[in-house]
Amino acid sequence: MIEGAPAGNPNRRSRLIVLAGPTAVGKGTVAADVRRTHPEVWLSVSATTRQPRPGEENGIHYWFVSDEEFDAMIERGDLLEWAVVHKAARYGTPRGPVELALASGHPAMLEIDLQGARQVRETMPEALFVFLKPPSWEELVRRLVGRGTESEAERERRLETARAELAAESEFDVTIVNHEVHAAAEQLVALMVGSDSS
Ligand SMILES: Nc1ncnc2c1ncn2[C@@H]1O[C@H](COP(=O)(O)OP(=O)(O)OP(=O)(O)O)[C@@H](O)[C@H]1O
Ligand SMILES: Nc1nc2c(ncn2[C@@H]2O[C@H](COP(=O)(O)O)[C@@H](O)[C@H]2O)c(=O)[nH]1
Repeated sequence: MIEGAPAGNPNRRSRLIVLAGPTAVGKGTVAADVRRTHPEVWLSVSATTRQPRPGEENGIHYWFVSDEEFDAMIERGDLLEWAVVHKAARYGTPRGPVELALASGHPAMLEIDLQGARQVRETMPEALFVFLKPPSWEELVRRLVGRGTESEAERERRLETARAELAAESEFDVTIVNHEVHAAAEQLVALMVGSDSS
Protein backbone atom coordinates (compact mmCIF):
# COMPACT_ATOMS: atom_id res chain seq x y z
CA MET A 1 0.00 0.00 0.00
CA ILE A 2 1.01 3.58 -0.51
CA GLU A 3 1.61 4.90 2.97
CA GLY A 4 2.46 8.50 2.25
CA ALA A 5 0.93 11.14 0.06
CA PRO A 6 2.74 13.91 -1.75
CA ALA A 7 3.02 16.82 0.66
CA GLY A 8 0.52 19.55 -0.15
CA ASN A 9 -1.05 17.79 -3.11
CA PRO A 10 -2.21 14.20 -2.66
CA ASN A 11 -2.67 13.79 -6.43
CA ARG A 12 0.70 15.08 -7.49
CA ARG A 13 2.40 13.09 -10.22
CA SER A 14 5.55 13.74 -12.15
CA ARG A 15 7.26 12.76 -15.38
CA LEU A 16 10.44 12.19 -13.35
CA ILE A 17 10.39 9.70 -10.46
CA VAL A 18 13.32 9.31 -8.11
CA LEU A 19 13.19 5.93 -6.37
CA ALA A 20 15.31 5.38 -3.28
CA GLY A 21 15.27 3.10 -0.26
CA PRO A 22 17.57 0.90 1.79
CA THR A 23 19.77 -1.83 0.38
CA ALA A 24 17.95 -5.00 -0.68
CA VAL A 25 14.48 -3.52 -0.23
CA GLY A 26 13.88 -4.46 -3.87
CA LYS A 27 14.48 -1.25 -5.84
CA GLY A 28 16.21 -3.06 -8.70
CA THR A 29 13.63 -5.86 -8.74
CA VAL A 30 10.74 -3.41 -8.79
CA ALA A 31 12.48 -1.33 -11.48
CA ALA A 32 12.94 -4.50 -13.58
CA ASP A 33 9.22 -5.22 -13.26
CA VAL A 34 8.46 -1.67 -14.46
CA ARG A 35 10.85 -2.20 -17.40
CA ARG A 36 9.12 -5.46 -18.33
CA THR A 37 5.53 -4.30 -17.99
CA HIS A 38 5.81 -0.62 -18.93
CA PRO A 39 8.31 -0.22 -21.79
CA GLU A 40 7.15 3.37 -22.20
CA VAL A 41 8.95 4.22 -18.94
CA TRP A 42 12.58 5.16 -19.46
CA LEU A 43 14.96 3.91 -16.74
CA SER A 44 18.26 5.62 -16.15
CA VAL A 45 21.41 3.45 -16.29
CA SER A 46 23.87 4.65 -13.66
CA ALA A 47 27.64 4.68 -13.90
CA THR A 48 29.48 2.90 -11.12
CA THR A 49 33.01 2.06 -10.10
CA ARG A 50 31.95 -1.19 -8.41
CA GLN A 51 32.66 -4.54 -10.02
CA PRO A 52 29.83 -6.26 -11.93
CA ARG A 53 28.00 -9.06 -10.11
CA PRO A 54 27.53 -12.35 -11.97
CA GLY A 55 24.92 -11.78 -14.67
CA GLU A 56 25.16 -7.99 -14.67
CA GLU A 57 25.72 -6.47 -18.11
CA ASN A 58 27.46 -3.25 -19.01
CA GLY A 59 24.98 -0.69 -20.31
CA ILE A 60 21.98 -2.61 -18.99
CA HIS A 61 22.39 -2.84 -15.24
CA TYR A 62 25.12 -0.21 -14.97
CA TRP A 63 27.88 1.44 -16.93
CA PHE A 64 30.85 -0.16 -15.20
CA VAL A 65 33.67 2.39 -15.31
CA SER A 66 37.13 2.81 -13.82
CA ASP A 67 37.93 5.41 -11.15
CA GLU A 68 39.65 7.48 -13.84
CA GLU A 69 36.61 7.37 -16.12
CA PHE A 70 34.35 8.35 -13.22
CA ASP A 71 36.64 11.29 -12.37
CA ALA A 72 36.44 12.43 -15.99
CA MET A 73 32.63 12.24 -15.96
CA ILE A 74 32.56 14.44 -12.87
CA GLU A 75 34.98 16.93 -14.37
CA ARG A 76 33.03 17.22 -17.60
CA GLY A 77 29.81 17.83 -15.63
CA ASP A 78 28.32 14.67 -17.17
CA LEU A 79 26.66 13.55 -13.94
CA LEU A 80 23.36 14.88 -12.66
CA GLU A 81 24.33 13.58 -9.22
CA TRP A 82 26.84 11.17 -7.77
CA ALA A 83 27.80 9.70 -4.41
CA VAL A 84 30.02 7.22 -2.63
CA VAL A 85 27.54 4.55 -1.54
CA HIS A 86 28.02 2.10 1.35
CA LYS A 87 31.54 3.51 1.77
CA ALA A 88 32.48 1.23 -1.09
CA ALA A 89 32.11 2.58 -4.62
CA ARG A 90 30.96 5.63 -6.56
CA TYR A 91 27.66 5.72 -8.39
CA GLY A 92 26.27 8.51 -10.58
CA THR A 93 23.44 9.37 -12.96
CA PRO A 94 24.53 10.38 -16.48
CA ARG A 95 22.82 13.73 -17.08
CA GLY A 96 22.41 13.69 -20.89
CA PRO A 97 20.16 10.63 -21.20
CA VAL A 98 17.83 11.93 -18.45
CA GLU A 99 17.47 15.27 -20.20
CA LEU A 100 16.86 13.55 -23.54
CA ALA A 101 14.20 11.23 -22.10
CA LEU A 102 12.36 14.10 -20.45
CA ALA A 103 12.63 16.30 -23.57
CA SER A 104 11.14 13.51 -25.66
CA GLY A 105 8.16 13.28 -23.31
CA HIS A 106 8.90 9.90 -21.73
CA PRO A 107 8.21 9.24 -18.07
CA ALA A 108 11.60 8.62 -16.52
CA MET A 109 12.87 6.96 -13.37
CA LEU A 110 16.13 7.14 -11.45
CA GLU A 111 16.93 4.41 -8.92
CA ILE A 112 19.53 5.99 -6.66
CA ASP A 113 20.61 6.29 -3.03
CA LEU A 114 19.54 8.87 -0.46
CA GLN A 115 22.53 11.16 -1.02
CA GLY A 116 21.80 11.24 -4.74
CA ALA A 117 18.10 11.85 -4.16
CA ARG A 118 18.96 14.85 -2.00
CA GLN A 119 21.11 16.26 -4.82
CA VAL A 120 18.37 15.79 -7.41
CA ARG A 121 15.90 17.47 -5.01
CA GLU A 122 18.11 20.58 -5.28
CA THR A 123 18.39 20.63 -9.07
CA MET A 124 15.07 19.08 -10.16
CA PRO A 125 12.53 19.85 -7.44
CA GLU A 126 9.71 19.06 -9.88
CA ALA A 127 10.60 15.35 -9.61
CA LEU A 128 8.54 13.09 -7.37
CA PHE A 129 10.62 11.41 -4.65
CA VAL A 130 9.47 7.90 -3.76
CA PHE A 131 10.76 5.89 -0.82
CA LEU A 132 10.60 2.12 -1.14
CA LYS A 133 10.26 0.57 2.30
CA PRO A 134 10.55 -3.05 3.47
CA PRO A 135 7.65 -4.70 5.31
CA SER A 136 9.99 -5.02 8.32
CA TRP A 137 13.66 -4.81 9.29
CA GLU A 138 13.80 -8.61 9.58
CA GLU A 139 12.49 -9.00 6.03
CA LEU A 140 15.08 -6.51 4.76
CA VAL A 141 17.88 -8.56 6.33
CA ARG A 142 16.33 -11.74 4.90
CA ARG A 143 16.33 -10.22 1.41
CA LEU A 144 19.92 -9.02 1.70
CA VAL A 145 21.17 -12.37 2.95
CA GLY A 146 18.98 -14.25 0.47
CA ARG A 147 20.37 -12.29 -2.48
CA GLY A 148 23.74 -13.73 -1.60
CA THR A 149 25.81 -11.21 -3.51
CA GLU A 150 27.71 -9.58 -0.64
CA SER A 151 30.22 -10.79 1.91
CA GLU A 152 29.31 -10.66 5.60
CA ALA A 153 31.42 -7.50 6.02
CA GLU A 154 29.75 -5.80 3.05
CA ARG A 155 26.30 -6.79 4.36
CA GLU A 156 27.13 -5.18 7.71
CA ARG A 157 28.19 -1.96 5.94
CA ARG A 158 25.01 -1.95 3.86
CA LEU A 159 22.80 -2.50 6.90
CA GLU A 160 24.50 0.37 8.70
CA THR A 161 23.62 2.65 5.76
CA ALA A 162 20.12 1.16 5.68
CA ARG A 163 19.38 2.33 9.24
CA ALA A 164 20.22 5.93 8.27
CA GLU A 165 18.20 5.64 5.05
CA LEU A 166 15.12 4.33 6.85
CA ALA A 167 15.31 7.31 9.19
CA ALA A 168 15.07 9.65 6.18
CA GLU A 169 11.70 8.37 4.94
CA SER A 170 9.94 11.64 5.84
CA GLU A 171 12.08 13.53 3.29
CA PHE A 172 10.23 11.73 0.50
CA ASP A 173 6.95 12.65 -1.16
CA VAL A 174 5.52 9.13 -1.15
CA THR A 175 6.32 5.83 0.57
CA ILE A 176 5.57 2.49 -1.09
CA VAL A 177 5.94 -0.67 1.00
CA ASN A 178 7.44 -3.47 -1.11
CA HIS A 179 5.31 -6.39 0.06
CA GLU A 180 4.96 -7.80 -3.45
CA VAL A 181 7.05 -6.79 -6.44
CA HIS A 182 4.45 -6.29 -9.15
CA ALA A 183 2.04 -4.49 -6.84
CA ALA A 184 4.82 -2.09 -5.79
CA ALA A 185 5.77 -1.55 -9.46
CA GLU A 186 2.18 -0.71 -10.37
CA GLN A 187 1.93 1.77 -7.49
CA LEU A 188 5.08 3.41 -8.77
CA VAL A 189 3.88 3.64 -12.36
CA ALA A 190 0.60 5.15 -11.19
CA LEU A 191 2.60 8.14 -9.93
CA MET A 192 4.09 8.84 -13.37
CA VAL A 193 2.74 11.30 -15.85
CA GLY A 194 2.74 9.87 -19.37
CA SER A 195 2.78 6.18 -18.45
CA ASP A 196 0.06 3.87 -19.80
CA SER A 197 -1.72 4.01 -16.49
CA SER A 198 -1.68 7.81 -16.16
N1 LIG B 1 8.60 -7.97 -2.68
C1 LIG B 1 9.59 -8.85 -2.52
N2 LIG B 1 9.36 -9.99 -1.84
C2 LIG B 1 10.37 -10.88 -1.65
N3 LIG B 1 11.64 -10.72 -2.12
C3 LIG B 1 11.90 -9.59 -2.79
C4 LIG B 1 10.90 -8.60 -3.03
N4 LIG B 1 11.48 -7.58 -3.73
C5 LIG B 1 12.77 -7.93 -3.92
N5 LIG B 1 13.03 -9.13 -3.36
C6 LIG B 1 14.32 -9.84 -3.33
O1 LIG B 1 15.16 -9.11 -2.46
C7 LIG B 1 16.51 -9.14 -2.91
C8 LIG B 1 17.02 -7.72 -3.05
O2 LIG B 1 16.37 -7.08 -4.13
P1 LIG B 1 17.11 -5.99 -5.03
O3 LIG B 1 18.46 -6.49 -5.40
O4 LIG B 1 16.16 -5.62 -6.08
O5 LIG B 1 17.26 -4.81 -3.97
P2 LIG B 1 17.83 -3.34 -4.14
O6 LIG B 1 16.97 -2.45 -3.32
O7 LIG B 1 17.98 -3.01 -5.58
O8 LIG B 1 19.22 -3.51 -3.45
P3 LIG B 1 20.57 -2.61 -3.51
O9 LIG B 1 20.22 -1.23 -3.11
O10 LIG B 1 21.45 -3.30 -2.50
O11 LIG B 1 21.09 -2.70 -4.91
C9 LIG B 1 16.51 -9.91 -4.22
O12 LIG B 1 16.92 -11.23 -3.97
C10 LIG B 1 15.04 -9.88 -4.67
O13 LIG B 1 14.69 -11.00 -5.43
N1 LIG C 1 23.60 8.25 -5.80
C1 LIG C 1 23.44 7.20 -6.62
N2 LIG C 1 23.17 6.00 -6.12
C2 LIG C 1 23.01 4.98 -6.97
C3 LIG C 1 23.07 5.14 -8.35
N3 LIG C 1 22.87 3.94 -8.94
C4 LIG C 1 22.65 3.07 -7.96
N4 LIG C 1 22.73 3.68 -6.76
C5 LIG C 1 22.53 3.10 -5.45
O1 LIG C 1 23.65 2.38 -5.03
C6 LIG C 1 23.27 1.42 -4.07
C7 LIG C 1 24.01 0.13 -4.25
O2 LIG C 1 23.68 -0.46 -5.46
P1 LIG C 1 24.23 -1.91 -5.83
O3 LIG C 1 23.80 -2.13 -7.26
O4 LIG C 1 25.71 -1.91 -5.64
O5 LIG C 1 23.56 -2.87 -4.87
C8 LIG C 1 21.73 1.30 -4.19
O6 LIG C 1 21.19 1.97 -3.08
C9 LIG C 1 21.43 2.06 -5.43
O7 LIG C 1 20.17 2.67 -5.39
C10 LIG C 1 23.35 6.44 -8.85
O8 LIG C 1 23.43 6.68 -10.06
N5 LIG C 1 23.51 7.41 -7.96
